[in-house]
Amino acid sequence: MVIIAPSLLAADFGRLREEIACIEAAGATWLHLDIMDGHFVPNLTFGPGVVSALRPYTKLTFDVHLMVEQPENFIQAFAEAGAEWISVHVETCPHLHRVIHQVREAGCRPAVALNPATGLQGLEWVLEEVDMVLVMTVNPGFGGQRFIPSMLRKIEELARLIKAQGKEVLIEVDGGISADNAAAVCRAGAQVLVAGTAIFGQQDRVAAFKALHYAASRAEEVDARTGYRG
Ligand SMILES: O=C(CO)[C@H](O)[C@H](O)COP(=O)(O)O
Repeated sequence: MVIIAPSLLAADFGRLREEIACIEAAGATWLHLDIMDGHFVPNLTFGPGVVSALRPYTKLTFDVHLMVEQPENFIQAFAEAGAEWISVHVETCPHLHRVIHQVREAGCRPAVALNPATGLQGLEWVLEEVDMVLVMTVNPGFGGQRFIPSMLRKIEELARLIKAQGKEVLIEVDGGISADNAAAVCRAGAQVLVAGTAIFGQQDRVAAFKALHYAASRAEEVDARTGYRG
């Protein structure tokens, strides 16, 4: 079952509660929250104060993506703010294994994120510790960028690695996801699709969410009929 996680980065920041209510009414179950520090990525967004202020107004699963240096300094604050999932970038964590455990000890489900230029090699020894791998399909920092097609092969390789290790690890993709490529990323092995511009950048958010969900689900129908999986 594919999960569409609308990315708040592309929402109207002056109407966050309404934006969230809208996508929840459309059928969303997850919300992706991009935390940027102006160092690891050249942009700033918001911190745990905003996450905690939104938490009482929705039942959506909060999927917090830390695009920050030294993420270990912020895990507890985002856990207390109401995050269910916390992703940390392998590029920011020399002690990745320890940071993953810190996320779990804070009561959240840990995920590791990879920039487009980062290979899968560093994952082998932490794969059994995480619940999800986030494959960035654009260079992180900004919404509205074009999907990098070579990431399809990375998703396929990751899906094979996870299968070979016999793990239950979700694959999430983030960046440039739209109804045009949703089926392709799902066929490659993605189960969680983050989408900002394709949902919050559209006039009719409900129709956009449903169109994306339909496009992704079509891939599953084709898989079920043909047995094809990446
Ligand atoms: O992590 C991100 C940027 O670093 C965003 O989640 C991502 O870019 C989603 O935006 P869009 O769907 O518009 O590409």
